[in-house]
Amino acid sequence: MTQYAEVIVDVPTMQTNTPYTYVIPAEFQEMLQPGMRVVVPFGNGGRKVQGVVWQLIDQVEDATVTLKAIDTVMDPAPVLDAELMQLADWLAKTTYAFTITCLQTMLPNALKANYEKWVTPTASLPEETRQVLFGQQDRLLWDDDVAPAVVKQLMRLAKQQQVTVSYAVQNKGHVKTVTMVKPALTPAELQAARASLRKGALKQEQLLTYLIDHSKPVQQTVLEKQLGLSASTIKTGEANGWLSRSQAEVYRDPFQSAVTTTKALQLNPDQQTAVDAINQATDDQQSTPFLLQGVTGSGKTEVYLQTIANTLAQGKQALMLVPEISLTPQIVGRVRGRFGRQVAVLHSGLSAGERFDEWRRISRGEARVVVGARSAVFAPIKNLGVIIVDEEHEASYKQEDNPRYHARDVALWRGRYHHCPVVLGSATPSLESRARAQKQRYQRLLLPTRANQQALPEVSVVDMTEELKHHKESNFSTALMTALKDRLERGEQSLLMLNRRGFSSFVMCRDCGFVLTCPNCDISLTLHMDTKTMKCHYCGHEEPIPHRCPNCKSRHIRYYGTGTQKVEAELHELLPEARVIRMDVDTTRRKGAHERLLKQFGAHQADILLGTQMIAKGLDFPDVTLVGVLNADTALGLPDFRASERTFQLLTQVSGRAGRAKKAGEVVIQTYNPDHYAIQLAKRQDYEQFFVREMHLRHRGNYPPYYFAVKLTVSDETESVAATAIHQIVQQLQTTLSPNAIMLGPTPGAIARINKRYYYQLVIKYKQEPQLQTALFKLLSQAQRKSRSGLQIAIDNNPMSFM
Ligand SMILES: Nc1ncnc2c1ncn2[C@@H]1O[C@H](COP(=O)(O)OP(=O)(O)OP(=O)(O)O)[C@@H](O)[C@H]1O
Ligand SMILES: [Zn+2]
Ligand SMILES: [Zn+2]
Repeated sequence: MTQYAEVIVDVPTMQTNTPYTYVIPAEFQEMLQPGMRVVVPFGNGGRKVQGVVWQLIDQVEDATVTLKAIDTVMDPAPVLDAELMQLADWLAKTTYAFTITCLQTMLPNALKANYEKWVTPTASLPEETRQVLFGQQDRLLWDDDVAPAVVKQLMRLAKQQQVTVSYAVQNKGHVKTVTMVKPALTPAELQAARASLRKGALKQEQLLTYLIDHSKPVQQTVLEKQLGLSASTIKTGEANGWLSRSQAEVYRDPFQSAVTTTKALQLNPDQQTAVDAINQATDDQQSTPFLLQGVTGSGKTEVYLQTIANTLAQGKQALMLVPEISLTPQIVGRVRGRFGRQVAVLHSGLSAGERFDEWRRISRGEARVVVGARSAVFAPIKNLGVIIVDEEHEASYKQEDNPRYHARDVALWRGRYHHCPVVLGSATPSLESRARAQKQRYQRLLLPTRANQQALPEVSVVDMTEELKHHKESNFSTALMTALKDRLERGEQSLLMLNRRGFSSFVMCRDCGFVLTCPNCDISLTLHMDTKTMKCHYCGHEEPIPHRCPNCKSRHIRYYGTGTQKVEAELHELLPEARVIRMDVDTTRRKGAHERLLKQFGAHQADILLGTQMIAKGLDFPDVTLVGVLNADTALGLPDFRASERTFQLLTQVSGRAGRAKKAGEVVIQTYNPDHYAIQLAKRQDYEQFFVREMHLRHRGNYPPYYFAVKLTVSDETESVAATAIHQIVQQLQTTLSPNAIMLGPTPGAIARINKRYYYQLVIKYKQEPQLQTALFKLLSQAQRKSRSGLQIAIDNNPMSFM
């Protein structure tokens, strides 16, 4: 008899990765399983906290200690299965996060804070029990106040499927329901009612006739439409006892827009080789990681789709990760076009309710293909046959908050757990992945040419320093303008990208040089024309655009930096006949806006799509024959060891949008660093050469992938407290680390003050430091004890940048 449960508790101020042991009350002993959430008393006050059952145990080491008992159980069945529990453990250890944080990251929001849990009887529930439990109600709220004996009963009934449990976000009408209508009398009784109607009660007569002929429940709105009835006629019917109404749960469909059904394409030989290798691994249950390195437009998506089809044919499920899915509606459309309703989509644009619906469809095995952004890597899939990470080099796969995990690493972990292949796909793989393929840790699959044998686009580089010597300041070089005009005449389309990284619009006084900065952070405020405000991107501070300099009262204020709006304005001036769609954070804030703009562009409602990085990836428009990059190098100057890699990837990706169908493509890259190797090699679209070159530099500078890195950040409202803390950490680590470890810093953070807190950081580069993990966990728990004073510490393992 298991009598004890180890519970990971959720206590924000006193986090620990060690589970606490609780006594399982008799009524829960048969039911309780790991992965269920429970409410337990915690600390001396016996305050109620939530927790997750980690493990059931038969004995405790010290039987003399009196243990507290679990108060109540929150779930009829585990919300996390054994795999995800094991994954949380691994995640906590490798990302220096708390296990509870990892567990919570895996759950949909609907299962977190503000939700309600409702129990509904099913048809198989005996009438007697229904009466006792539900009385006149058609559902029951299951909260922490329900008596343990009843909880026990509910759990048993749920297991036998005599009741169903659903979760609802409070006040958000979470589980979507529709009203159903069905006859409450026999056809004979209804006929009698019809006979006794007063003359002229036509609507009621119609309703009765319908009820006589249809015994099955029908959705009220459908019935109203079909018979042309009003809601009040149906109400009357209910009041007369002819019919009964009930609520039925429906799934929301976040993708109402129709998708075109597609069939598998005839693969070219390179695609076939790739598909064969991956399918073989699925069939043999081999957890081989593949690096699918295929140039832009080489048909990687078709490879993914056919390996997914094979997985489904094997009776298994598939997971496909894409970067920030709401940004790539085209990809989602292609997967749904092939697999239809079997596809579940998880991304940040969904409401909590939509997301929860999809999560349940996956968990019940109703959805067999899961497509989603970063956090979809935790989808509760039971039987994985293949995992795909599209655009595996994308930085958005790394979460910048606790737990600071990389979805690619989690995907590889799950591949090992499920014994299934993981496919990392990209035209420009991350250096890490390409290096692992070099060492044979990943199997490399190559798609060296475009699927339709079309050549990669011709790229020219324009030196903007030279350009500005010859004519007045403009965002457009002569070469780019000529190319744009040419496309307009030919009725072809163009993409224009403005690189926003490491770059923002700000205002400066021409007379005294004053720059408007955030009162809370050490950073200048960004100009937003749509709201006519200056905003801080770090703390959210917002104020009106100044018309006079706050410093010298001059009216000569200059608006610096080229925002997309400014470029759009110049474009209208230079090419008044061109129809332009602008795509940036401002125009895509509303739900569905992104998809709508792309659809408009795809339908030729515009000649030019002008946007930020969000237009660089994944788009496949056949009539785009020109890509212009307005400023290739704004990110090159950043003190970031990945600056060149990011620039190369971005330029190669965006260039790849040109000439994907029958017509040849052309690319114009404007830059102030025409000779930089990242730009020159992007011009040649020579990834392999870039890899060799960049690896050499990384080797010389002791950077990843040659070295591992971990970044520590401390912050406090008092600058000296943060500074003292980081110096103490350095001293403490110096005694633990070997002389081979390299410490960068401590230095103030790249932005030294954010939201009134001062930041200091330290980066450790190392090859082998067996003591490091323990030392860092020790730092964390020390900081935990001090956290009451406000000092915070964050540890980022394998950080994306050192800034
Ligand atoms: N075997 C094939 N036969 C004919 N057309 C194909 C084949 N495979 C892919 N295509 C077509 O080639 C185009 C490019 O394919 P896809 O978008 O999958 O490339 P990709 O490798 O994902 O590119 P990117 O990395 O640039 O996003 C698509 O329009 C696709 O329909
Ligand atoms: Zn701020
Ligand atoms: Zn001034």
